[in-house]
Amino acid sequence: MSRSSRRDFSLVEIKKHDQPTDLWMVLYNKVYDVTDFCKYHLGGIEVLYDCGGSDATEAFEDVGHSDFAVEMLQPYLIGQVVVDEQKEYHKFAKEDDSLGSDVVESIKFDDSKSEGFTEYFLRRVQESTNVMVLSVVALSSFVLLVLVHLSR
Ligand code: HEM
Repeated sequence: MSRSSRRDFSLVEIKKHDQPTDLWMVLYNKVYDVTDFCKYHLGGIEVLYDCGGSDATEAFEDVGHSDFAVEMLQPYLIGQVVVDEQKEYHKFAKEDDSLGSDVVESIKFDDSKSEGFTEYFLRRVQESTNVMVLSVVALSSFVLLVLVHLSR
């Protein structure tokens, strides 16, 4: 949706869009029409259906989504919650007091800091490689221990 056609929506209006064929959700006071996105969600369709028409910020944060996930959202942005009904999100207050008064939006949606697809892909490959190397080391140590034990 183009920037100019974005609108402000009341929570009552957003709530009406809670069906799989017409699914909106609120994240950090922004409204997303995720109807077409659901089938691509790596965390499954059902969790998104459960959040239809509501503020899914807390659930989204709880999963610890990557910057790539935040980037994925951008094409589905259709507007924002009307200013009077907007919330303030102080997510990092408990974990890091220095960020306590910051609104999450300013942290999560800073485009200059978000990870591109290539960085995301390389990071995921590196993470899987690390797990593989650790597994091989653990398995080799185990086999070595068994061999030492048998040779006694
Ligand atoms: C519509 C906005 C959303 C987008 C664009 C999105 C995107 C993603 C992406 C890209 C991943 C892969 C992991 C990552 O890169 O972070 C993921 C995983 C996941 N998402 Fe979402 N997500 C959204 C909303 C939600 C919501 C509202 C929930 C919970 C109610 C949720 C639950 C999960 C779960 C459980 C996983 C799997 C985590 C894992 O396997 O480690 N997602 N999502």
